[in-house]
Amino acid sequence: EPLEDKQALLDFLLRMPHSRLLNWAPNTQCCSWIGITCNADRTRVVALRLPGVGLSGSIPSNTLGRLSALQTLSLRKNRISGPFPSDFTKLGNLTSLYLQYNKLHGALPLDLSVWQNLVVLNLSNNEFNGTIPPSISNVTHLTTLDLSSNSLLGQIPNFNLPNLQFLNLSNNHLNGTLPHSLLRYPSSAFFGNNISSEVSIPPLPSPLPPSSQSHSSNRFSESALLGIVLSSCAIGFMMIALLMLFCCSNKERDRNDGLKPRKGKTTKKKKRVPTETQEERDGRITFFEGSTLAFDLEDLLRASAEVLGKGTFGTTYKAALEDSTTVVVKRLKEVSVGKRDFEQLMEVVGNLRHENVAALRAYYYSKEEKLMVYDYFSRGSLSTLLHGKRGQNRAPLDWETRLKIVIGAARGIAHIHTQNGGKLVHGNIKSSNIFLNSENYGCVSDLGLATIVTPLAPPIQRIIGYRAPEVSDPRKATQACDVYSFGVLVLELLTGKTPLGEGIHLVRWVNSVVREEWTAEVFDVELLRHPNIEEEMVTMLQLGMTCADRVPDRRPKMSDVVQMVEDIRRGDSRIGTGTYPSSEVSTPTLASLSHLVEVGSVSGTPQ
Ligand SMILES: Nc1ncnc2c1ncn2[C@@H]1O[C@H](COP(=O)(O)OP(=O)(O)OP(=O)(O)O)[C@@H](O)[C@H]1O
Repeated sequence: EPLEDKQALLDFLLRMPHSRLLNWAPNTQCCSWIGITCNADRTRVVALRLPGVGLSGSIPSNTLGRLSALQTLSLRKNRISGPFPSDFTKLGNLTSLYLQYNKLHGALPLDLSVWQNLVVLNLSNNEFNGTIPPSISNVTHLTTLDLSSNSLLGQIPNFNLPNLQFLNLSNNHLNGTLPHSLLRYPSSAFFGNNISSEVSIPPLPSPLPPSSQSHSSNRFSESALLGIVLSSCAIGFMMIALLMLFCCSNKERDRNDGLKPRKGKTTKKKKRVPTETQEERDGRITFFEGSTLAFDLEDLLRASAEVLGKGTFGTTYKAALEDSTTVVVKRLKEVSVGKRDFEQLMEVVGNLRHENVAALRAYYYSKEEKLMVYDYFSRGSLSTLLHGKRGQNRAPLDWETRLKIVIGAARGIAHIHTQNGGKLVHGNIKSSNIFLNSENYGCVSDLGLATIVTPLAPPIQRIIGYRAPEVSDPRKATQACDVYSFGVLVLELLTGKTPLGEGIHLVRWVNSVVREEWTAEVFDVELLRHPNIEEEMVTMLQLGMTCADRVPDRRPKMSDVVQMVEDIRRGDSRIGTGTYPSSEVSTPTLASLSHLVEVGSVSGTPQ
């Protein structure tokens, strides 16, 4: 690992107060620290991104300036104060510098040409004063320059940056006339300054050949009249255009402020309050320990997103962040509890760490938005793996894989049931909420939401599929309900049938097939290809049916279920020997299952 860079980072953090807990421990690899990206051979740190982590005070000298290979530096939305860190001018490889929304003041560095590779420079929403250094014209690769909402003074230098696509100098104290080279940018880029609107209009071409102009006369010649009419039209058009741009810029500002409640419409520059406001606190994402992600709401909102699906509680997106990490963002609707209860649940869920439970990395709560952020599982959910298009794109799930999924899911749910004083309920166990962890064991996601979110009017199948028959209000689901849903999941894995469709009630269907002694017909044809797994499959079927018992008290506890599935794995099929009321069989066979239904230990009656 890059030891010198690591030391520079540690020196920086040691002297820089911050509010978010960062995992920068000296005895760990710095390339896996929050906000750090190394190059491919892990010899240098190339990106440092710590937006919105509550950094305060000035950047200590001789720290970040030592990261000479740094290409991206993003410290936006902190409370960094002091003058522009002169060390940053040593970072000659920088391509992107984001320092917006801090409290930096004083002059901008005089010689900006040190950043020959800089593509993005965003210093907006600070307290910089002084003039815009003319050396900006040497930063020829710039595509984005945002110096808006500072206190910059003087005339805008006449810079002509060929690649510059986005320019924002609005809300400063700039004055003078707009240089010619900048006429191509919209007027919103200069709004809120004292820049003369007298843009120099290029001279109109003479409507007549020069010879006729020499004719002096007391009255207006035809050509002079034509000239006056054309010039008036041009000025008229220009004024209308300026007016429209002015309106657009206001609209744009309204849109940009959209997520923050506006406190009255004003065209005056908003002065930043020195202490942290409620608005700033509201705008912050809460990260949980162990998360190596570093982003803020702005990042999330501008990340390119793809809808993964609309679920019971809202819409789920896959979002690609600036640093090329991919996260999953769940946008909740209709949260039926207040901020405090919501945060309390997030704390329980976010601090739960188990290899079979998908980690909640971060959440965001405001009046308008409630977001939850998870890692992205690129292989998709169990639902996709099992029911995705059967054909060339879908590899059949063999018995080994299915067994590991059941074991993982059982362990995950059992662990959830030990949390919050043994009271935590998942509330929404189903195959679209089960993923595969790095070891290919099942990993449970989406826990706890059922208890705080009012479901979006769900299609009827969603209700009947996994939900225990005793549940009428999902917010009152119990751990026994999770056991029932787990049972349905097991039956789904064995049959390859989705409990949500095909016009069948999976539990009833399995019971009826078993009762009719057609048990072999129950199993997914993909499984029947594998030799010597019949006994394990039958034991598993028995387990699924026991968990999906109509009577809650007859369902086993999740900790017992773990024991049973692990026994199946070990080839030790002892279902029925536990303390829960189940079957009397010790070596299950297909025929023995029908006996099970007949003696009534598993409900074969409609539920
Ligand atoms: N972390 C993730 N990684 C990859 N895909 C995900 C992730 N979380 C959810 N998905 C997928 O996104 C889709 C929508 O998920 P969402 O949880 O919103 O709805 P659902 O699982 O269909 O229903 P419910 O809201 O009842 O859980 C589902 O196909 C789900 O499998």
